[in-house]
Amino acid sequence: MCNLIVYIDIFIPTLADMAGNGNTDGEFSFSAAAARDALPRITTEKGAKSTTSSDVCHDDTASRGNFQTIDQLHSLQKKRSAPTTPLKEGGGVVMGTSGPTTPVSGESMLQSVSASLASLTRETGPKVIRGDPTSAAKVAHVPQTPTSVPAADVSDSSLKFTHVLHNLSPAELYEQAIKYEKGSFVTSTGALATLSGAKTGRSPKDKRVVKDETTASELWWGKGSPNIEMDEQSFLVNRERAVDYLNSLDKVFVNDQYLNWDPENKIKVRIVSARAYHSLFMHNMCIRPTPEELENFGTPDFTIYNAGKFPCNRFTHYMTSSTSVDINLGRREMVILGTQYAGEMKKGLFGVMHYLMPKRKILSLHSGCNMGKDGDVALFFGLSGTGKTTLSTDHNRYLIGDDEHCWSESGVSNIEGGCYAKCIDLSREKEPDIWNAIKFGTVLENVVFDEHTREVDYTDKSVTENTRAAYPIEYIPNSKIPCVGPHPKNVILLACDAFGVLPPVSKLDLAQTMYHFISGYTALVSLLSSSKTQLNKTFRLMRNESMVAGTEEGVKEPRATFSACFGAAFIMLHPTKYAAMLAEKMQAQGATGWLVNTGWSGGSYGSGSRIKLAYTRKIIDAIHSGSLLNATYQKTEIFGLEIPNEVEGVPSEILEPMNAWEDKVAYKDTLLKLAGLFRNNFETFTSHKIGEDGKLTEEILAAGPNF
Ligand SMILES: Nc1ncnc2c1ncn2[C@@H]1O[C@H](COP(=O)(O)OP(=O)(O)OP(=O)(O)O)[C@@H](O)[C@H]1O
Ligand SMILES: O=C([O-])CC(=O)C(=O)O
Ligand SMILES: [Ca+2]
Ligand SMILES: [Mn+2]
Repeated sequence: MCNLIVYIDIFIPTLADMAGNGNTDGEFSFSAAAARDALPRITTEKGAKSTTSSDVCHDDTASRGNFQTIDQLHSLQKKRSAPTTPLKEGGGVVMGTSGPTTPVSGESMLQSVSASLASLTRETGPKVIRGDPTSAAKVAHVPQTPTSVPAADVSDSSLKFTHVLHNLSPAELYEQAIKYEKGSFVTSTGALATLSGAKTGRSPKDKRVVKDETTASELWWGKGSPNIEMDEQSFLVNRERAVDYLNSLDKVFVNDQYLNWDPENKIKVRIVSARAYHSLFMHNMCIRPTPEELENFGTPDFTIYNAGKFPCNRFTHYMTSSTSVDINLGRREMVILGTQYAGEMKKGLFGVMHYLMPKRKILSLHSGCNMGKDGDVALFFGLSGTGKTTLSTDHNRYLIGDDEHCWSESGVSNIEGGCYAKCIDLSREKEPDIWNAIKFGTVLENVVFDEHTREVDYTDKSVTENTRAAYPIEYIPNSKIPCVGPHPKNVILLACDAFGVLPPVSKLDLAQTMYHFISGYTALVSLLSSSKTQLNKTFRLMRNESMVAGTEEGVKEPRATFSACFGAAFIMLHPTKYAAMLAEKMQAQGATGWLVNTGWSGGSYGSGSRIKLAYTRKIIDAIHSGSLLNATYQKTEIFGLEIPNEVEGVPSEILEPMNAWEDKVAYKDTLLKLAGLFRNNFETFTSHKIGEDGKLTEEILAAGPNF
């Protein structure tokens, strides 16, 4: 065990230095990353075709279980065991005596971390030291060097040590979590169950982006934009709050990792956080460097300060709650206050990629991606819960990634090194690969398990409906490492249409693909009524004064969501910029667009039923194999969608939605209602030109519903 102490002279940037940080000439660029020798170059398949898919994301924060206090939240997590459970209190886990080690990166890493944590307002930052504070007893014996002599106006914080737990292994992070973070448990399959706290989904209303001279003109601001402005000064206030909080702790976790498997466009990220849960989550979700890469990591391109356990100050300008997720592109930094939901880090970095990649003529996509044995690549776009992860994880195909990709001149690359699967109602039969990925190393968020056997009940939404599993991509047996592939042949737009009027599958022309990509439609409903037993169980748990009789069953209406580019929450530029790039790439590669409804059939939510996953998989198979391209088609009224007369393994009655509805009048009314919602939503885009000549704009407008 090494008890090295390093005293570091910390460079304190002045405001003048800061002004010059990355933003002087109005150009934002990250240093060119060194190529990863180990990675083969992306090969381009000439003349390959691709289709568009869509992915819809939405805010999960509303779907919160019934808890008012931390203790209530904790009591939800562990279910009472079956009566055979031994009644043993406090039979906790015995911790190993040795603290975590830091295998690589010595003094230069510590210097770099110290610089990251340096205070911007005081004379100095913390002294950093590697390893767990439990080994600090020995540290105290190390003689002080002259550099540690306090200056006259030194503050207490500059006298203390902050222990740095740098790139710990999953096993070490498990131990840290179980020992110090309430609500951390090992499940029966070896996953780490954690609680994300009061927030169980992202908080898009609390997202802020620094508006400076550069970003004012470059980014999309105003109505419909996810970028809510803040000024540099308020960012610095929040940054200092986060850094001071982190420095006040005995220890911080630091992850140094990569984004983007394309060796020419990879980004180095550093995540400083207070929780082992956050460190393990990012270990799984970002690309993990090899020990050699870590040794030569150098200065990160982007840094996250996750002080989510600590709130922001509402007296700070631009703050409207105690939660704030702040992105400063000029400083290449992100600050998180007041939410511990780990998805903020994942999706915050995705936003940064949506800014950086288009500058390099690379399209960033909220999509899943997989590849067949013959090298045919498919993209799956869609908002949250529409099936990106479920359908890109396919036993017969190579998984390139489940959520975030780049499409460059050379092909596609995954931005991440892991997957983030929804696990509500997860079943071994329907989603075997995801089921099997929930093992040692996987972070399981907000699930409920048996207090004795530690078996997870995936149907239980007592904490939240947004239960999640975060695992390294190699936990999926047929993942493609490195996660890159040739140009897409099929672009599949997924919509979970709870109105039940969109066909299970339709073939799109380029203008229609663009229309639906820009619209980014889905309609979800609460999964509450998916099973009657579950409903009763949940309501028993939720029964309190706010529970009104009659709200219990079937009254939930489907709600349409339109999210431009199937990811409006993450885009930085105007949606038409991404759409133009997609159109150009699809055209150049001859990719085919498809619209797949993974939602309701035979009626809206309440009367119809969700299309069986097995049928959707057959549809997707037929797209991949090319057989669907050769089917015979007919055009639907209003939306003008080309629907096939036959798909192998799918009952033909459901292919034309009207046939599946008993009440044809209700069908027509619902169809018109949805068409109206599409039209209203698209109005904001009618004044925007797409592409050079704007000719495509006319075609795209004409590709919407006609009534
Ligand atoms: N016909 C169907 N097609 C796809 N998914 C279905 C279908 N029927 C039910 N499901 C369920 O819908 C959910 C789809 O969620 P999934 O995790 O794939 O969403 P996602 O698009 O990856 O969202 P996010 O961006 O939030 O990660 C899964 O729980 C899946 O089991
Ligand atoms: O970010 C999240 O919490 C979940 C997600 O993948 C999405 O919403 O697209
Ligand atoms: Ca997903
Ligand atoms: Mn997503």
